[in-house]
Amino acid sequence: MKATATAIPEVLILEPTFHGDARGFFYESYNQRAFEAATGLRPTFVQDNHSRSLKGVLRGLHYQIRQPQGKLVRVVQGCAFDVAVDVRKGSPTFGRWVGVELSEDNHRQLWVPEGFAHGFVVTSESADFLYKATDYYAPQHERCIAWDDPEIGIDWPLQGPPSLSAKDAAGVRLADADVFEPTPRSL
Ligand SMILES: Cc1cn([C@H]2C[C@H](O)[C@@H](COP(=O)(O)OP(=O)(O)O[C@H]3O[C@@H](C)C(=O)[C@@H](O)[C@H]3O)O2)c(=O)[nH]c1=O
Repeated sequence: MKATATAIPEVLILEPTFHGDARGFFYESYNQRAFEAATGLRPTFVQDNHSRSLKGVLRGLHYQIRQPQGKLVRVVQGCAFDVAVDVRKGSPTFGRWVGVELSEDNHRQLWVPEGFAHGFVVTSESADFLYKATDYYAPQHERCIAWDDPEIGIDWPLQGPPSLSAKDAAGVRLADADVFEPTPRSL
């Protein structure tokens, strides 16, 4: 497994060792020891999620102000543009975003740490997302930032207006949002 830092150093791209042969392929989609060796991190994952979305569906930008979730995200069918936004109060990269293409072909995973808002848009006919999370879903603590907040300025690869849930259509600007307050030593 190879880890590569993005423009926000805590957000990492993970590339598992891929074994293709005449039968098809095999790879370890998660190996705690390899993840720790590549990243220096040892998250405890308590929830696995699977979502399917059609082309042009945009989900996000979501985070939990308490019970923050670190997420290890990948696409096993299709292709999507996956985004992490730093919403950690006091962070030197507060309000900045990174975006990475995740697809069934590149087998990339994105590590979205606690204190980051997460979202994606599907660029293929449909996409299946699988992701692991370090804490449980807690809707009372969930917040949603507008995908098109001009102060964040995410350059989404969209060909028209995205399909949004009612919750995501009502997302607020980061300037008006409750942000994540990290403990002093976690920044
Ligand atoms: C996120 C989540 C939703 N649900 C339920 C609530 C609701 O009835 C239904 C759909 O929920 P949502 O519309 O919030 O699903 P969705 O918009 O896919 O939410 C997800 O978006 C991406 C970007 C993330 O980063 C995830 O952590 C999560 O917030 O599933 C759970 O039971 N457990 C969960 O962990």
